[in-house]
Amino acid sequence: MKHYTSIHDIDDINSWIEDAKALKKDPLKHLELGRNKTLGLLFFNSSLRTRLSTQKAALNLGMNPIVMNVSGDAWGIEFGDGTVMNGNTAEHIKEAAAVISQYCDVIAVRAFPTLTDKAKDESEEVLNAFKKYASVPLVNMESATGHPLQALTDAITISEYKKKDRPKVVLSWAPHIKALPHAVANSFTQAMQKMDVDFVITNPKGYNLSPDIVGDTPVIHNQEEALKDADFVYVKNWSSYEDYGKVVNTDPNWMITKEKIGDAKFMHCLPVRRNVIVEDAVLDSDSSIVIQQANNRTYAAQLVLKKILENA
Ligand SMILES: NCCC[C@H](NC(=O)CCC(=O)O)C(=O)O
Ligand SMILES: NC(=O)OP(=O)(O)O
Repeated sequence: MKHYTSIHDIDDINSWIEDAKALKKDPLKHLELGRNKTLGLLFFNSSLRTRLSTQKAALNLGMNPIVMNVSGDAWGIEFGDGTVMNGNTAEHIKEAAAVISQYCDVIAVRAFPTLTDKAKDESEEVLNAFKKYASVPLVNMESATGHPLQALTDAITISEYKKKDRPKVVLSWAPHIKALPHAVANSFTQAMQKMDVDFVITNPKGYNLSPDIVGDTPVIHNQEEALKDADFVYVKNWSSYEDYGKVVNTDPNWMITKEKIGDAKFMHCLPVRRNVIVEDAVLDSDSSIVIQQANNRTYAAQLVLKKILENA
């Protein structure tokens, strides 16, 4: 594997899950693999888990991570081809990516969508520009349309906590005051479609994810019906895809409560807004596995970096 930019870069999800569990048992086993290799982490947006767990993963492989907050700290980067750069951007991605490639053996990028320009977001302008102009492997740390490190984490976590061969997994939309990206929900959906699970999505009308992502997965607009007999409830807000980037529903009845969760496990990528997305009683109970889920971010990232280093 050269790059890890989408969940489709996983050839066999079950073998990846087993490999990640092995790394979790013995995280320092491959400390020599990354010796004298540099991982550059570039953040266009905020992060807690991705920023720390990906550095931790690199350190576990003996790599040297270097981090930059691109927005704010670096020169404004121009992505347009042939642009007359007499505006706010001082440096073109062609130079920026080529220069960073000389300092780093692997580059990891976080770049959220605009949520105003669907075509631009779906073209993955920032991620694909790094892929095109960098000369080293690229890792997606959440792009406009996908968060494959999170989805691999989620697959590992479900595998660890499942009590039956084919658990029922529900992806439930939840309310939020802001317009949020589709990336987490998209990649989670794609990961569940690759796993042996009974997977359904529940969201209000007007909130269906891209048909290209949903495919044959059932979408149920009645949350109560969808949650019936669930083993895992994966909760996430996303803005409307149809009315692109808009908040068209803030109905608090979509919040996950103790009553709704029943015997299921509660999952969320974090950060999560308490008593908006999910009530305290769920997060503060044994139903919630969000902390254990976040721990698996390290081993998902470590597996991805290991595969890239082995291929280099
Ligand atoms: N990386 C995990 C989620 C990141 C982002 N959440 C957020 O922006 C939450 C912001 C807030 O709650 O104000 C998202 O939904 O894609
Ligand atoms: N889940 C996740 O990606 O968290 P951060 O945004 O804090 O990195």
